[in-house]
Amino acid sequence: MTSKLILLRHGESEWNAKNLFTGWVDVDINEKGVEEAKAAAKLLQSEDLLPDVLHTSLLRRAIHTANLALDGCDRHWIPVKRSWRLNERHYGKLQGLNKTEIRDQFGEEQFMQWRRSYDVPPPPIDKDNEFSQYHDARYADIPADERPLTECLKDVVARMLPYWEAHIVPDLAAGKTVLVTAHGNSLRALVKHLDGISDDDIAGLNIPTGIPLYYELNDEFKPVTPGGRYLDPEAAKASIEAVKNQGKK
Ligand SMILES: O=C(O)[C@H](O)COP(=O)(O)O
Repeated sequence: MTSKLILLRHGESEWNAKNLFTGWVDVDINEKGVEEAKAAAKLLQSEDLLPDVLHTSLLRRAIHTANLALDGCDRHWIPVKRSWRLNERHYGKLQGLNKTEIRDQFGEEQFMQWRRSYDVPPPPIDKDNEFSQYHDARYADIPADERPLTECLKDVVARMLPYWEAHIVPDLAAGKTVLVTAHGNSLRALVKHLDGISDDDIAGLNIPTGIPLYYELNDEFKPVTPGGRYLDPEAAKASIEAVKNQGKK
């Protein structure tokens, strides 16, 4: 038996367009992101990949994208489960700062180490910084000493996988088509797990905004086709290149 998993990064956000590190800052998608989400609905409809259940993060750019994508293929009524464990990676002190300015200030090597290394997090954000979520009510259930103030991708894998095993895999095992609408780095963490990508090689993987990535999974919930398949490969290729080059002048 195989199962159907669709991964969808939120459409372009207001801060993606401004080239700002976002992380857990709760910005919305912009007009382009809205159009990307509506286009994702058409792609799902055209391939008859109609989700039976939705999993999202606690951030509005993912929630808004999911609502538009599902509304556009008349699946707005399906059950939804939300978790901080699908949130974007927490970018620590870099949240709210300009990617190009950070690259200029600290140099290419440090910029890329903070952005794409597996196990080196940016400096932690101060709990009372305007771009900190430490006191945000939606994270009240996370024990205070476990509430992230910064994360590396290794941290994201560690907090995302328990959710994958406990909440997403059971839906797949029940034969449901699952839509996971999340973020560039929480999806990089999940793709790393699915495709068995090494800690070094994951640095070269980037996820485009708003383009569904479809995986057919075997009965061990591993991809039948490594890497899955973007429902709009050409658009995905262009968007991936743009994500890769963020911060460059
Ligand atoms: O949180 C952010 O800044 C972006 O959504 C992801 O940024 P990155 O592609 O630079 O990790």
